[in-house]
Amino acid sequence: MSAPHAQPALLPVATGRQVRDYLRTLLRGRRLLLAGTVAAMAAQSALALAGPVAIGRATQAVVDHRSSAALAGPVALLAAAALAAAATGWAATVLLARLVLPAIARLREDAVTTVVELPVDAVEAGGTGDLVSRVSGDVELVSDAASGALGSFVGSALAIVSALAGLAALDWRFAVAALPAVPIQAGTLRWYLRTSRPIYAAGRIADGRRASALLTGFTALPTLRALRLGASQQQRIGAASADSMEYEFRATRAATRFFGRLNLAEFTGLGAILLVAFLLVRSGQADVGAATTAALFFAGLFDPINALLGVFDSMQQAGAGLRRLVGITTVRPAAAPPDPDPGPDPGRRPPTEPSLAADDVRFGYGPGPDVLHGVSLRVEPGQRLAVVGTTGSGKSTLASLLAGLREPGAGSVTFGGAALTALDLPQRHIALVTQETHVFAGSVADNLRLGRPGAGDAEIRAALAAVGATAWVDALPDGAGTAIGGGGHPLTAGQAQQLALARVRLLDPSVVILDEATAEAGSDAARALDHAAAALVEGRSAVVVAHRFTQVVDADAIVVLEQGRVTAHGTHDQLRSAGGAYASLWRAWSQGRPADED
Ligand SMILES: Nc1ncnc2c1ncn2[C@@H]1O[C@H](COP(=O)(O)OP(=O)(O)OP(=O)(O)O)[C@@H](O)[C@H]1O
Repeated sequence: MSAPHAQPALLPVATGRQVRDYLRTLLRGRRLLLAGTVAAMAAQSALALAGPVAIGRATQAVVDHRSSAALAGPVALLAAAALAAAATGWAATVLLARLVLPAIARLREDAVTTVVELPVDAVEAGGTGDLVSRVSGDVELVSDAASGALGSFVGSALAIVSALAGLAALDWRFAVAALPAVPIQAGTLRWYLRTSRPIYAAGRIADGRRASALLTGFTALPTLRALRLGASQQQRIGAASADSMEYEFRATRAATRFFGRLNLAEFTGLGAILLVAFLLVRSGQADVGAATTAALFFAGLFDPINALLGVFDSMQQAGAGLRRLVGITTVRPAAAPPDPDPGPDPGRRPPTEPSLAADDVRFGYGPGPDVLHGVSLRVEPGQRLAVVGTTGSGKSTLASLLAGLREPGAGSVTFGGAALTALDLPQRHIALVTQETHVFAGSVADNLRLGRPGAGDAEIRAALAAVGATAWVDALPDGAGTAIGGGGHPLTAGQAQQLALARVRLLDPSVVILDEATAEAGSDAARALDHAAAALVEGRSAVVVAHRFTQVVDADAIVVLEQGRVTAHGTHDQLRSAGGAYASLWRAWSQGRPADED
């Protein structure tokens, strides 16, 4: 057994009540469909009783030595019941699909929408693997159960009720004879639920941890290799896998014992029914036909009981999955299933005065120490604010808070007076460009249209021209139609940055935050990107985080960040003549800069 590893605080799991509330919202306005589905399934179960009744009557006819004409009635009953059962079965399947499939689609949409809107901190705290296992594995579990096991579960439950009612209708003593099986079945079920529920819930959590460990292994591969840490990560993955496997073994062991105990219940119940039937027939209180029907009714319970309890596995796993999925939506209550008519909500109105402000903002990553200690600043409409500071002073952290990607631990970030967290989709107003630009699989134009879906060719060309990318895009095999990203035509870091800037230009936010967007590039490319960034910033409010002073000197205002605190604020000339950290940074940069840099 390996040493225990610190485990991330996973995303929350919803309570039973939260899941019920969510399901109620999903089924809102579909009550009639629900009732119709249950009615069709109940009719199908009742019709299944016709088989044992017809066989009982046929048996009695043989016992009574009646002519073969006496079989006509039971045969007609069988045929009519089979036709009616087929019709109700078809109706039940169609209605169930109409009820369940849109609900599953909505669940998937809600899960994805919520995930897209989750604060970065919540995702980081829980581990990306946990999130991936929820939106893939758990969604699959719930979808599969809803489209398969759920129908089987409800159908079997109704079949059991019908068979028990049929037994009682034949002779109450048959129903009484079946009773000894019930406590064994009930006890078995209770034991199974008590034993397996925590196993499944813990098993899904262990799956999430395994996915987290695997994902960390993949994403951190270069670092792990560079530091020769592969073996310890492998050990971590091995421990997580062993944990997850152990839960599978425990679940299988519980299921095997469960079915063994059920066989005992079947043996006991059928034995008692046959004994009662024998006594009733011998004393002339029941005929052989009724006894046959009773035995068949009881034997007819085996399949639905096994099916019901068999799908309990999937239903329980789906229940655990559903609680984890609904749990995601509880991270940010505003992202819960939206009300069809939310009505006016003063807290979520778009801001009237678009100035971006941080007020006494404190922030730390997870349980670690604060990296921002009471930062306050204000970006007036149309103003360009530059943020400078040494490595690790908190510039990128501040940028992500100003963009609404992270939430301050204390203090507030507001846009037009409204807290960013209360705004609906702040990205429409505020866009962040970092040096980590992702090239999406698709054409150059597709990559740009993410900023403005439906943008025409002329708009795409204008955006490319504005960031100085026309020449190299035209030189690609299919121009803006060339496939890039995910195995497509390779791009340099500078080209990917240019596309990111062009995309944001199409998005046309009121505030743009540039976080060292040009730092990665070589000197020629850096100059091109500086121009592209300047074009993007033109006419809107901007926060520019940069080490390159070409982006700083003509800013309207500059803040200097040192160890998470704003230590100076002013224009380039003011800060330069004031000495201090800014003057040293300026001196260091101007002495080291290339001769042709302006
Ligand atoms: N995801 C993270 N988890 C934990 N700590 C982090 C994380 N990102 C940054 N930090 C820490 O927060 C502090 C501020 O980092 P930040 O990246 O904001 O500084 P920066 O001024 O942008 O640095 P640089 O110029 O090198 O990009 C540093 O001590 C850094 O180690």
